[in-house]
Amino acid sequence: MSALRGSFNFLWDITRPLGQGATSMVYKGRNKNTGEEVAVKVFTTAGNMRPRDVQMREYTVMRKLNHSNIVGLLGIEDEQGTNNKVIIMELSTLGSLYNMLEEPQNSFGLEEEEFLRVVNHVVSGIRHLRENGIAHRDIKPGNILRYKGDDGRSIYKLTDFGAARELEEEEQFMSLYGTEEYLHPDVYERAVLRSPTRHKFTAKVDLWSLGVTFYQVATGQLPFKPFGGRKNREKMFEIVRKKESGVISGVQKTEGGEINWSRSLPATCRHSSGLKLLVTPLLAGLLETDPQKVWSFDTFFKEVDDITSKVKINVFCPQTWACLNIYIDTEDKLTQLQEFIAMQTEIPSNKQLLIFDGLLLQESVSTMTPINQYPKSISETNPVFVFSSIAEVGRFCKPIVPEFPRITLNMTLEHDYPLTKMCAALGCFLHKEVELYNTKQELMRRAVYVNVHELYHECGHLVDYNQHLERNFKTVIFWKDNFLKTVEREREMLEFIRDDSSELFDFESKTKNQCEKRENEIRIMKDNTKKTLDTLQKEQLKDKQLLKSWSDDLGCTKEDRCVSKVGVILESVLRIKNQFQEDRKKASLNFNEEQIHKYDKNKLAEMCMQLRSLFMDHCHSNAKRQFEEFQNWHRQALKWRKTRDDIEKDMVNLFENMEAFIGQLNELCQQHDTCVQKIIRNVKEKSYRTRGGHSDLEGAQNPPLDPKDKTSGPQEKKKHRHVKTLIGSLIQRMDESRSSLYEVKSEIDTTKSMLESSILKSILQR
Ligand SMILES: Nc1ncnc2c1ncn2[C@@H]1O[C@H](COP(=O)(O)OP(=O)(O)OP(=O)(O)O)[C@@H](O)[C@H]1O
Repeated sequence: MSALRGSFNFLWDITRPLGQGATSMVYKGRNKNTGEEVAVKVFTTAGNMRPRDVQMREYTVMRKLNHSNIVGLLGIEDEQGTNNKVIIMELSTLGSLYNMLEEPQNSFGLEEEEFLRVVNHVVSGIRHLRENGIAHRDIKPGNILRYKGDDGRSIYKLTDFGAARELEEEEQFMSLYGTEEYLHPDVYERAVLRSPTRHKFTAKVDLWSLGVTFYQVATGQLPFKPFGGRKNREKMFEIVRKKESGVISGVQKTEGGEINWSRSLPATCRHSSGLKLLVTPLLAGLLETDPQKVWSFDTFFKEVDDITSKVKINVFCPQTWACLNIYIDTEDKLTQLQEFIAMQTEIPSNKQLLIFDGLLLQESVSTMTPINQYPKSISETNPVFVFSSIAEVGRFCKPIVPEFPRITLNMTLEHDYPLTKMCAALGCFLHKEVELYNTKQELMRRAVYVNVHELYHECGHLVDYNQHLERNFKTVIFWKDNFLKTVEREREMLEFIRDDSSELFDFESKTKNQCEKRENEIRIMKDNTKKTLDTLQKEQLKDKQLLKSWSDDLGCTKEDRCVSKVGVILESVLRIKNQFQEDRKKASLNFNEEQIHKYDKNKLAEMCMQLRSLFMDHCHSNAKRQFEEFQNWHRQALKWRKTRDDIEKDMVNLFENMEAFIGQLNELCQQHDTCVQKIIRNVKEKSYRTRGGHSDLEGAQNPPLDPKDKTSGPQEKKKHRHVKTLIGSLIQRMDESRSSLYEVKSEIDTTKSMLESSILKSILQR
């Protein structure tokens, strides 16, 4: 009989099925007219024996649906020769999610990004089903197919609508469909245990199946497992029935043993703690059986939208040796980001130092920048680094690596394959772990550089502030000197025209004393600050001591090629696994095959040991040493940061003291002005009185004197003229020295505002 079968428009080859279900075989086929590759679902006798309305339902449902996350229907045709209906669908060359989970690299679940893609796509498909009032009733990884998108990323689509029917959310049904492990407890009780129950079911049973599916995609394991598996049905029912709200898995590890309940995902699930925080409540909500607490589809869609709309910010914390993925709302700001970091690192927000691209994160974003406007260059390899200002934060934890199975040499072809499969799964797990260890060790090196870079950058700021402060100080002192000179000069001048100058003398000596005292205090502060700054500048900016005290040779290096080494061993493990899969299909092995099988098994045991040793004795111990050295190094870094902060505080203090000095000088200037004005007024009055009512000062300001003035004799006139000239030049010189004082003052104001803005900016960023 030919291997080619056909319908009006399609041909298919029945020798190599793509898959097999309870009611059908699915083959790869082609459109006779266009050559397009398709999948052809051909029903087996069991499938064709189903009532006609049940058979028709699959076609009706598929015809109704049209969505990028639902396998597209290309036609329903009659098979030539048998006239049986066949369903022609979009072909998936990548298989189902079930096939994916069977691959050793996915034995502990899909990677974070892929997992989220599955959730996103499957939920979009389910939403389309709900919009069309359809319940799937057989959701499981085997019914989710994988396609390759134009951009190379996977697209997941729901398939197999053999159990699907039109059903509103609360509408009830009695018929039994589905696959044991994914059945809602009520359906399980009726379908598997065949207990007569009064329960009727609604479309919401799909939510439970989704919960089981998502748990399996995240961990590679089914959530509810009785000892002995599928056949231990009573126990399985007990587990799903007894499960409390919030519990997401229940496993019985030994015969008749206790059930291990868990409210969290297992440690072998490689997702970040950030994602686990979101996924755990989602699973708990889906796996809810209490009718009062069961979610509606709307709640479920809302919860998923909430997760999938979040932005991921990659953060690396060297002190806890953790790569964090912070999932955060797009409109959230820095404060929320810091709270999430605090939750996952136990470093309180006010103790966090966030550095990105070698500078404070706050230099790239403001506190009000929404997360979706954060630099797009933040990634796994270029994360935000978080350091704590407290030295002791985390310990280096023992890795969670499942033990390799014990390999014994007695020959059972039946058991050897699952054994190698487990070894391959663990090998893949270790491969990923070694990759992660290498990435983290590289990030530790980067952490040192970004920390130092940021510190040196900050020290550079201090050097700038210091220059401003020095300039400011000089100007203030210049002003002070000028002021004191003015005071002295004016006192001398006024002494000349006035006999009693004790008031001015007292003012001058008081001012001198106050100014000198203040100047000395500020100078000492300034010199001390400068001294510490010079040490910081010399030891760090010049000699780069902190940088030199770190060695990049710590930890696994590129030359060690750890990832490649594990990869090479893993290749051999996978080859043996494939060989054992072939051996298992044979009834028995011939002598040579048996020898090779034995040799491979020995080799497998050896390779498992090598893998473990490479990881534990090399990567793990290297990473641990590097981590410990980092902690020591970081203590040094914190010391220098403290020195920097202290200098900054001193500078702010110095700045405030200079401010106070300027204030004091202003005050003294005013006092002096008042005093001088008072004396001049007295002199004027005295002179006025002596000249019978005419002020000399007025004359000095508005020369010349009236030559026709006959009120005084020539001697008198000569004296008056002399006094007038003197007072005139005195006022002019006083004005000159004041205007130079004002120039100095305005320079002080400029430097002051420059200083204020730079110091304030730096303090605010902290
Ligand atoms: N469009 C497709 N492209 C590639 N492979 C497919 C396609 N549709 C189905 N398959 C493969 O065929 C298998 C069986 O298909 P399907 O689940 O539709 O059959 P079924 O008889 O309804 O199975 P079930 O036992 O789940 O009721 C799938 O698990 C998958 O591996």
